[in-house]
Amino acid sequence: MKFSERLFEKVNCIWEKTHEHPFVVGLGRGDLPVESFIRYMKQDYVFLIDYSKLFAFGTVKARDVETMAAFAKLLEETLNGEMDLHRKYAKRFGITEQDLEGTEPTPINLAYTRYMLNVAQNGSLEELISSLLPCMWSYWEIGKTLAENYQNSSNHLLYGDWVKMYSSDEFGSLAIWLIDLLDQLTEGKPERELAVLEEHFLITSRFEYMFWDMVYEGGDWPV
Ligand SMILES: Cc1ncc(CN)c(N)n1
Repeated sequence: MKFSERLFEKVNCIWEKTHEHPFVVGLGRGDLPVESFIRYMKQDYVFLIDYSKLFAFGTVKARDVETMAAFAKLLEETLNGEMDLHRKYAKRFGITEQDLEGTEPTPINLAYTRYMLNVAQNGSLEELISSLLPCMWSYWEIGKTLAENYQNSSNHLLYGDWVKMYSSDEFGSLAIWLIDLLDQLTEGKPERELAVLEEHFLITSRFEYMFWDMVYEGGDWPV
């Protein structure tokens, strides 16, 4: 069994729960309240600022030029492709780029990005990939599922660009590249090391679920 298959099995129940989350279902049906989407978009924008730095760490930790270039491409795609989706939505809703960038991250958002940045600074390349992978892989799964389940939804249009981006072959190919790289890097590794990677993958999969919950419920600093 490939290591990525083992990881998928480990978190499948969490990811299944994500597919049923009312925020995600609302995105697909198109009936998610706009205020919830705006809260998500602002939180996600500052999330992605930190997330993109993980790819810069990937370039630093890569062991060959080809892998360095691939991480540099992921950094570029995040800053100028994925975050452009947020900027376009923000414009539609009359939110400026300064507002987006100045968003104060909620406790869950901060805990999630700090967790990954800590791994990026102190862990191996394998640990870095294991901790950032649920972010890309689970979004691709969500995108594909929504595109399939709600293709005929008449209300879908408002969030259609979101679904289109995360279900796209371009986004999927980036996720597949990372999955394959992790499979290559973990071949023949001892169980003791694999268990550490699995733990990162599990923790950040849980954070992914908590992020959806946070933007749906509006979890913010209590004082
Ligand atoms: C919280 C979160 N997780 C994942 C993704 C997809 N890169 C995202 N935009 N935001």
